[in-house]
Amino acid sequence: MAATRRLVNTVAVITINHPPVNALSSSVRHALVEEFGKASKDPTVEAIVLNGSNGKFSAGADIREFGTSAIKTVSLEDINGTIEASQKPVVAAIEGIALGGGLELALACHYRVADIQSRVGLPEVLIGILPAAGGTQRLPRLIGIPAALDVIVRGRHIPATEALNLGIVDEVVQGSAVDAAIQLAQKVIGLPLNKRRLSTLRISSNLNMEDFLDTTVEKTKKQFRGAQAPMACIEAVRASVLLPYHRGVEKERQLFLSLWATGQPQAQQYAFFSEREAAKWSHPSGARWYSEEPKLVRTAAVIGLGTMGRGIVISLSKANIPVIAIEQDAYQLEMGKKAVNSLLEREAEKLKQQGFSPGSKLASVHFTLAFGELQDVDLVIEAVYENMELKKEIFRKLSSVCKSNAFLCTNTSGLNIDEIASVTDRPNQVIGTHFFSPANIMKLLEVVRGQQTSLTTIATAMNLGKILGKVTVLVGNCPLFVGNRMLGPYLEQASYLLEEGCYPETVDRAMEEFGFAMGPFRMMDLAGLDVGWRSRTEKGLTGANVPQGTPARKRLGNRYSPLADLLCESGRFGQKTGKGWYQYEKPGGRTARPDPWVKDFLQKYRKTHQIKQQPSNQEQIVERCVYALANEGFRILEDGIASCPEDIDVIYNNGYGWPKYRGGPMYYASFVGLPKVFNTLEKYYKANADVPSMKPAFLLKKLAAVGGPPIKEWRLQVGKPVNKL
Ligand SMILES: CC(C)(COP(=O)(O)OP(=O)(O)OC[C@H]1O[C@@H](n2cnc3c(N)ncnc32)[C@H](O)[C@@H]1OP(=O)(O)O)[C@@H](O)C(=O)NCCC(=O)NCCSC(=O)CC(=O)CCCCCCCCCCCCC(=O)O
Ligand SMILES: NC(=O)C1=CN([C@@H]2O[C@H](COP(=O)(O)OP(=O)(O)OC[C@H]3O[C@@H](n4cnc5c(N)ncnc54)[C@H](O)[C@@H]3O)[C@@H](O)[C@H]2O)C=CC1
Repeated sequence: MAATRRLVNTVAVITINHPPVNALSSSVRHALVEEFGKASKDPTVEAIVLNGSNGKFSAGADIREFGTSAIKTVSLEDINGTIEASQKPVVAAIEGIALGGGLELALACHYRVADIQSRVGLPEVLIGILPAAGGTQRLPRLIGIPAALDVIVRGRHIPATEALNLGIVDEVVQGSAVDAAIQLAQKVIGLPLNKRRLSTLRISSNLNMEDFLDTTVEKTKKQFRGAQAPMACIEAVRASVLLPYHRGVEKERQLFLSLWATGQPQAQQYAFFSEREAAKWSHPSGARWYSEEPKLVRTAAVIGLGTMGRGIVISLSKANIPVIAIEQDAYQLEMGKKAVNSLLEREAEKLKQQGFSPGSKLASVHFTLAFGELQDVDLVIEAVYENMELKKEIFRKLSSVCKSNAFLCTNTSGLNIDEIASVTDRPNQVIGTHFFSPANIMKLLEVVRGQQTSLTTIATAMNLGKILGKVTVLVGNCPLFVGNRMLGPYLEQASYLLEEGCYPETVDRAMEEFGFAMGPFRMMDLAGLDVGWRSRTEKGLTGANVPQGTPARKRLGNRYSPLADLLCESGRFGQKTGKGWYQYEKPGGRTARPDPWVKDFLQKYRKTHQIKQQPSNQEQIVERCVYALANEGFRILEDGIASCPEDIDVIYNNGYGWPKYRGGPMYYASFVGLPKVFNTLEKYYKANADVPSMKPAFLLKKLAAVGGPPIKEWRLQVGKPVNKL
């Protein structure tokens, strides 16, 4: 039964019953109509309580119904209208979650009681749409325009106590929200309901409202570059100020349909389900997520408290896992300790504001120099410098001090997991846990399995990712894994574009207008140009080990751009030195300004090497960079390093600032059309045979040859994720 009804004295309790999250599917909506109809007509019923089964009110509309005929059957907004118009008081008992259509349903009720652990929100914007069951019209009438805009445009989940302060709910309780709702319902029987019907309220507007909305539009445009849903949300809220309720609802629906026509909701909903699919990992042996039990991680250690280690410690502490944090000397330990403690204080403050005692949520962190103290930890994450010899030294030590069943993880951004594992007494318990910077904020965790990594180790690392609140993707072991490996050809193209006449700001602008959070040159400046330089020097691509007589712009017969090396040789390492592809206000500064030095340097470079200037336009810049990225994604699939294109997209959406409304590089390639991507790459490669990264991948060629089937069908061509490298 999609909804059930029981009677408690004179209160009918209607319960939505659609596991796992009580999404408001067509069958639920039909059942709600039926149960409300019966309760309204039943003379023994004087009030109604609405709740959800299994401690969850509702996660909103059933997202899988969008794009199908099911969404067009009985409308949620009509149900909301019926509930609001009811002559009998209706109280929503919110447990767990009331999100999207779930909260819209609750807003149609006359009262709302929430349990203290619950969260409410209108997160539709995160899946490319807007609340379209009256939410953009009722919420502003309840809490005012600025607060409603904040809730709707950001789509965040609001803890119950904050919802109470905002006025979204009427009561927050520690015990059963259903019991409290029944009590409230009994108390309000017979009281007038007019003021409780949100659609009838007037928005207290002042003369500046239009200005305020216009300013919000400008701010939002900048913040959510290219995303249509946040803008539509603002326009719907504007309608709540300008129009009577019913016309506002019409506008809401129109905006929904226009959004749908942009294709962005489909991309974002693909991204939503791909994230959930990524958790359902598979292994070449045939094992899957449900066949392996993860081990419990009760305590953990982090080695190295630099940029990454600090964030990893915070993530563990926030997940209530006590941490031992280790550094190499007293000075580094003190620096790390100060940084971690200051981040922990910020977290504690946030928790206090949400009404929690920080002690109940943040686990302790113990700082030490002594590896001997690691003998009892369940799992260690190493985050020392990116140097194979140092990592091996650390893993040898860990192998000798940690208990035999402890898991040993490395945060390397691309070194060989098997080589690191080989120095330990337990290569089966070694795994890559590649966090992204800042590790306490970024959602992505790339889990890298080695040849010998056991299924239990994989299950434990994947489960740890979930506990830390990360979007976790399992990948195979190859140089740079998935995300960073794909960056190679992308950055290579960005560099060639400069050689051919573009400037860093032109390329960055094109990529940022495409939707990337940051263009390639701003990204390199942020990460530090020295990191790549060191790696290229170690590989003999630059520096003293380059064989005599090697042409400046060739390596091993292929095209090579030495631009980044030349910058580093001038001491320009990016933000950290105040100079890189851009200039900054000071070392460590964040505001990138085009640098006349770079312009002059590029002009001289082009002259020296007699490079014909043919600056690409925005479309060409995007095509070259993005197709190069996707092409490497196809190779990664061929090599068995990623299990499916969806995993690659999840990595790019959550770790590399790819615009979610474009689904991810593989989804985008599919959206553009694989034959087009193939032909463009083929044409480029034919003209530039010394750029092998642009040679269309075999898998792309194969899929393009059959017309570019939908992304769901690529798996058939890809096969099992067996590492073929
Ligand atoms: C709820 C969560 C916070 C739970 O998180 P967690 O516990 O971590 O579990 P998950 O793994 O995330 O989820 C478990 C399981 O549930 C699935 N799921 C979750 N939410 C939904 C959902 N809303 N619908 C369907 N399925 C859902 C999830 O995929 C998992 O299953 P699995 O994939 O099989 O493993 C978290 O899940 C979460 O945040 N969920 C999303 C919440 C959300 O975004 N809610 C908003 C939904 S949209 C909405 O409510 C819209 C409305 O406001 C009303 C719409 C009315 C529209 C009417 C317009 C009419 C126009 C018609 C024309 C349409 C165009 C056309 O078709 O042509
Ligand atoms: N910085 C980034 O954006 C990312 C880095 N990584 C990887 O994470 C790892 C760490 O990188 P960062 O934090 O950036 O480096 P970092 O240079 O900021 O920090 C490294 C820390 O390790 C400590 N350390 C060195 N030797 C040690 C030893 N013997 N014992 C204990 N501590 C020791 C150092 O004192 C330093 O504090 C590297 O493998 C890197 O490739 C991964 C993802 C992103």
